[in-house]
Amino acid sequence: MSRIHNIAVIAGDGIGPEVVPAAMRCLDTVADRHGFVLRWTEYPWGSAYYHENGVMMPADAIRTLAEHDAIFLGAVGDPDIPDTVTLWGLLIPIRRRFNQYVNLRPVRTLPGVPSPVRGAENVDLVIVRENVEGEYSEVGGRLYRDQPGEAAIQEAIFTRVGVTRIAEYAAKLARQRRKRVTSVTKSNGIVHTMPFWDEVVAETLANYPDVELEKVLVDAMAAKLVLQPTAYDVIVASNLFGDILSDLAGAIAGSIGVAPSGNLNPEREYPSMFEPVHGSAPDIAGQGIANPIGQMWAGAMMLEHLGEEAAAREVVEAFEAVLASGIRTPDLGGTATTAEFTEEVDARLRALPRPEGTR
Ligand SMILES: NC(=O)C1=CN([C@@H]2O[C@H](COP(=O)(O)OP(=O)(O)OC[C@H]3O[C@@H](n4cnc5c(N)ncnc54)[C@H](O)[C@@H]3O)[C@@H](O)[C@H]2O)C=CC1
Ligand SMILES: CC(=O)C(=O)O
Ligand SMILES: [K+]
Ligand SMILES: [Mn+2]
Repeated sequence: MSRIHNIAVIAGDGIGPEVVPAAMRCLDTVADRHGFVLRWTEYPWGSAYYHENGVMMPADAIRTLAEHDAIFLGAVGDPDIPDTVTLWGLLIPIRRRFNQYVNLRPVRTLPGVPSPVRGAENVDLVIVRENVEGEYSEVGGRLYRDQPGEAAIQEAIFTRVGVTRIAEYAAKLARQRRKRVTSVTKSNGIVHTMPFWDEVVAETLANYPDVELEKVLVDAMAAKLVLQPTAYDVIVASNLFGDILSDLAGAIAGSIGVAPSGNLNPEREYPSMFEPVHGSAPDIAGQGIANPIGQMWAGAMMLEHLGEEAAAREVVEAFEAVLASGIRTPDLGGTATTAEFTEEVDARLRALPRPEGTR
């Protein structure tokens, strides 16, 4: 009997339905090679579903998703629907209901991909973004709507539990890497929450004396990441700062189209969700030119999470080999379409010798 992993697929909007099937194809190839089955169940949720049903996903969606071992997401976001509806109707509720409090976002220089930044040849860092609280909060509101005195209030919520567990995750990850954690803060301007973040991070890291902790203000961090991206190992940041810095770091590696992410529930009480860092990219949707690497790499992270490390490694090595051969999508300066790039990756995977112990 083969091992079976039950995966919920939400391709979503824009380029999601272009890059998700591309990644699924390569993941199926490695699954077959390694003698396991990815049992995909595709859910047609997102903006098209919203246009028909007035909701991004049905009321029992969370219960449905809970039955799966993992969730494979493309992106949500539609120029005709407010982002508050699309993101808060699908992406953010999934992250929160499944307590996916870690958003893990590795960034590495890829073979043959020039960085737009000089001296960025050996970038290898991971952003550990807090994913369920912080600045992305429902607490707040609008006053005096459409009146001259109109006002908006938005609260940021930081809890001791929330900051402690993200700092712990970062420290443990750093132990497996270069033993450095950079905590991104803004405690000079944000007077309550960020000093609290600093305190709790420092207290937590005190339990990891072998891990070096550095604290950097987010404005300086934006500049340092551009000037010296190779200096960083594990970067831990709040929801907002981690979101911004991960697009920046992705671009330093060549394109945000290559950046993957895992929305992790480390306790495995609920399914984790894997998606590229990028959004639905409406400016290029429908052209067949989206870079599928972010989605493929997110798929490799999902395989790793499911215990299929050897298969995960093969996916990453395959797209790296294709990049090294000079084939790239337009965001990386190439001319390959999504389909052409995917075909090359899949062909490489098919050409690999059978792993030992499989037929
Ligand atoms: N997790 C998610 O589902 C996310 C959803 N969004 C949503 O996506 C929509 C578009 O957001 P934007 O701010 O434009 O960000 P975006 O990430 O969709 O696109 C930013 C730029 O990067 C390019 N790009 C992104 N992915 C690419 C790929 N795979 N290959 C080549 N080029 C790529 C786009 O063409 C665009 O020029 C919005 O509705 C936003 O709210 C944004 C980020 C994450
Ligand atoms: C929503 C968004 O931009 C992100 O999760 O990265
Ligand atoms: K995404
Ligand atoms: Mn983002």
